Amino acid sequence: MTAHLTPIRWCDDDSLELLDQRWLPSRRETLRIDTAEAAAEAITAMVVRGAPAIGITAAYGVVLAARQATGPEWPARLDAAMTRLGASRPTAINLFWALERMRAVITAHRHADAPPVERLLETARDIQRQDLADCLAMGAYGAELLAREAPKAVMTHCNTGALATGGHGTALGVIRTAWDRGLITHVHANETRPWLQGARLTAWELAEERIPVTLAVDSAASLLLAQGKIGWLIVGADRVTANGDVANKIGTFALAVQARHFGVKVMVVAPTSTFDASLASGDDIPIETRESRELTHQGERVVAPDGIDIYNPVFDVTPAGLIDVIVSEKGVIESPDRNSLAAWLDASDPGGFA
Ligand SMILES: CSC[C@H]1O[C@H](OP(=O)(O)O)[C@H](O)[C@@H]1O
Repeated sequence: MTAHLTPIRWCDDDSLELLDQRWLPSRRETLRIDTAEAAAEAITAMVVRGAPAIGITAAYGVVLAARQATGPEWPARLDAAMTRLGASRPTAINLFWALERMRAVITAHRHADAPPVERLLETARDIQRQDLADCLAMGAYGAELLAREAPKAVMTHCNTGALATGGHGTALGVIRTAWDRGLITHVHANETRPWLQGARLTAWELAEERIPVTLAVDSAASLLLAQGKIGWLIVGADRVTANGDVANKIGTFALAVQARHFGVKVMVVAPTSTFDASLASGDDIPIETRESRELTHQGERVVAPDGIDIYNPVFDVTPAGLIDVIVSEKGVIESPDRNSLAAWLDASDPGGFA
């Protein structure tokens, strides 16, 4: 059962163990780290990835820094660690949301002789536990939408499962819950080039649980959507802006255009820790580009000419008008381009909508 698998485990020796997702599905290897620097490097290298999982890892990274910060300079050392963690990847707002949660604890204890290590650890654990609870709640909300129609196949993109969260998953969490309730018949997973989160991670999570899944190349998605057998495109998010625009894995925008063209509904599933009220629209979301080698090589095999110009953005932005519903742990918002997301969130939500 991978639903409650989590790629992140705080160990009794005060180190952090990460399931190294670079080697799945062929090898299940873990990486044990004990510094904030190593946590930042693991996020950048995609040892751990997925918006919520990135936030959880960064939170524990602050705890690792706190355990080693001594003397009156400890606040400055933790500030430096949070700056380093915040520079690990730019698009998923969950990273910055989690760091703000940790910063609030540090600020409250700033005049103490030593960092509040136990409070920081409890906050990181709470972020991890709460994400699992959020994913289970979103699974139920999303499944209720699917229950309104006869069971059909669904399509998903990238990996939004237990490997990307505190467990169960966001979009894949809706798919898991819907499958358990007999509300979907099949899952179509796009391989999601170039990092292959769909092929290597989503197909693996679903196959492990014997949820019927068919893997296809990304460019087969339009043919599948045209065939009328898919009821919903269900995806995650890395950042949702005030007007409902959504940053997600590269290819999501094209899939949403195709889905709208073929009458397939689009569901975005994201906890409110993925919402960024500070940005008016998706135009302002920083889009990560990654190294050329992700396109020019498949392992050690060279698949493109040496020295060729490479464009490798790993996210794109889907306008709110192409999204039928956004599902968060606080409920479902229909037609996000016309209905303000602000109504969902109370002012107590740091980084959320005030
Ligand atoms: C619930 S994961 C959200 C999001 O994160 C993934 O990106 P990456 O694998 O590069 O971290 C993908 O965009 C998922 O939809």
